[in-house]
Amino acid sequence: MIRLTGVSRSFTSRSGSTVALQSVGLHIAEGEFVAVVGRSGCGKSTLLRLIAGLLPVTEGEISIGGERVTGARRDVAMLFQRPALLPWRSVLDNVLLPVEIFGWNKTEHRDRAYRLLETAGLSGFEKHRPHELSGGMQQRVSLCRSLMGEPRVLLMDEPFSALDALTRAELAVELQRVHIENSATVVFVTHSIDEAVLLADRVVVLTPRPGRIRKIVDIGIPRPRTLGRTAYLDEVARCSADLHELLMEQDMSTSAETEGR
Ligand SMILES: Nc1ncnc2c1ncn2[C@@H]1O[C@H](COP(=O)(O)OP(=O)(O)OP(=O)(O)O)[C@@H](O)[C@H]1O
Repeated sequence: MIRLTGVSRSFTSRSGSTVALQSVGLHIAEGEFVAVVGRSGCGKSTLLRLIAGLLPVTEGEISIGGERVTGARRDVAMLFQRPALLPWRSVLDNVLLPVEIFGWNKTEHRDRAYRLLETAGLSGFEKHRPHELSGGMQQRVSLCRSLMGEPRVLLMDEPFSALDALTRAELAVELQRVHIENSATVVFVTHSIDEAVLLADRVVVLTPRPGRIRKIVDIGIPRPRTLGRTAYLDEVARCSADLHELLMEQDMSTSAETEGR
């Protein structure tokens, strides 16, 4: 579904050149949920922006469904850390925004918008303005908007990081349901190892500067998964511990390198 072959991306500015990602090769199957973790600045957001076609690769190639990515696509939706809703529009009109932008059939999509808002637990809030909603509710509106076009690929850049722990856990459970119902392929960037273990089929661990794939960890825990007490508490703890160790190892080698300079 999504294939990255030898992908590198550098940034050049007056202060010099930064290799954000180097020789990244990755294949993500249709319907798969992949989380990307790594230290701050290791290239996670860059990776998502490259897949979204918002940024060109410096080297290598990215394809989605066999087609080379050369720019933004209608079947790929991206969700950012902040909800980015238009404050003067109602919740419903925010969700319907892509319908206007892309000139889709309004009647058909209006029903879909109502259904999505209902699934997200937002029935009764359709006429509200964004500021009348909590941060978690706003992010759910944003999720509904990104699902309007029934994307085949959903790219999420730390979408829950501005929220409190309980709302985060609640939205993560909801996202699993949306993922199963829509069978979209999801790439999810997070700083939270627990969130990655809760949501992902596989977790990609990136090394810092330059960002390379350190390891890909399979999470074989049956779904739906929840945080807290579950029948798979041991597996969840083991996967989280493995990932923690991998990230700590990275830190140790990075500081050793720095000290050696
Ligand atoms: N537009 C840009 N211009 C110059 N350098 C950039 C640009 N975007 C990213 N970088 C650099 O590329 C590297 C990777 O950045 P990126 O934002 O992808 O990291 P990240 O893993 O998402 O970080 P964080 O976890 O802190 O959000 C960093 O060193 C950053 O300084």
